[in-house]
Amino acid sequence: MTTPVARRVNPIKHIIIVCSGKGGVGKSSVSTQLALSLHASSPTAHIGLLDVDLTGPSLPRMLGLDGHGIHQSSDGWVPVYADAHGQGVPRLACMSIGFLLKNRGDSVVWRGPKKNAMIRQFLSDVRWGELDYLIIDTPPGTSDEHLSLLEHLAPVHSRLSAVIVTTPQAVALLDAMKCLSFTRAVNLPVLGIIENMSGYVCPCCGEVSNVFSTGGGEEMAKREGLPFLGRMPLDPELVTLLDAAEPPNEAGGGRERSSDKAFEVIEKYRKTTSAKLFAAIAHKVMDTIGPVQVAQEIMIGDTASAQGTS
Ligand SMILES: Nc1ncnc2c1ncn2[C@@H]1O[C@H](COP(=O)(O)OP(=O)(O)OP(=O)(O)O)[C@@H](O)[C@H]1O
Ligand code: SF4
Repeated sequence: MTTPVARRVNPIKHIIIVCSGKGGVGKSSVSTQLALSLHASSPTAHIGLLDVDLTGPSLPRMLGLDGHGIHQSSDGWVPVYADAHGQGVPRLACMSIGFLLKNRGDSVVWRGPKKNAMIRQFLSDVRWGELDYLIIDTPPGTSDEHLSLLEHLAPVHSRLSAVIVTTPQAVALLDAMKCLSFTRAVNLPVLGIIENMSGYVCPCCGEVSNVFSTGGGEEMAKREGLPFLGRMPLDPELVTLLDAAEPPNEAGGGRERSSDKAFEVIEKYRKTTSAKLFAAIAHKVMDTIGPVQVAQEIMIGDTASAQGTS
């Protein structure tokens, strides 16, 4: 029998779960950049971006989609399109709990079962259509959200894989190892490691300098026999672009639709140093993803050992 989740995700070619062991290492910005880079480098690709960081959704802000709400059609939730105001068919769809909150500053304090129900609803009710890539941004660590995703997706989708984001520092690498051990415990294939905040882009000349330690993510990839997808420096231009949203509406007023802002993010991102560097990562992902298959059955039943890694 085809389940509601299977019906929605079967037309999706590849699902990439972006995770990290530690918070604040740039998982959401990597998810956003992966979506923007695939959108730019593959002009016919349809891309979806799903935010399951339920307690700290940041994709609407990063994509310039703050203020948008969800439209309920007779066939389910219509995602918000970041390129809706461009020419041609929109191909960059986003869904986040942020679109369901009354005000951006509202918080979500839920226990596991409610989070699980929300994730199931995202997977079964969102009208993604035929996507080439669905990129899923997750909370840090290995939490209820990760287990829910795998519980719903693994039985019905065979082209499911993960990307691990870390910074070069030892403490982040230690947590990235825990994240890797989670993926191994549940047999989730890992496409590779991205080392974020590695070096610094000079705001004057765009030169990348290694002012802090670098290379930790690459060493980890080598040691663990995983592809190293690349390193992304700290880029002030990227922060200005992705963190440029207005502060939450404290007055509790209505949700203002932010017109062409998302399209502006897409256009401006293409000109950044980060975009040029991330294009190589996106190509590696596209090259690697072809042969990725789930070698063994993903083991959700073994949640005790999986959770024990977090
Ligand atoms: N390469 C980078 N250059 C400059 N700023 C960056 C870079 N990567 C991330 N940032 C900034 O660092 C902050 C944290 O990044 P982000 O929200 O992507 O991290 P996260 O790992 O998803 O965080 P959380 O643990 O809260 O989910 C954001 O303000 C983001 O814009
Ligand atoms: S990278 Fe170049 S422009 Fe930037 S601070 Fe150094 S010397 Fe100056």
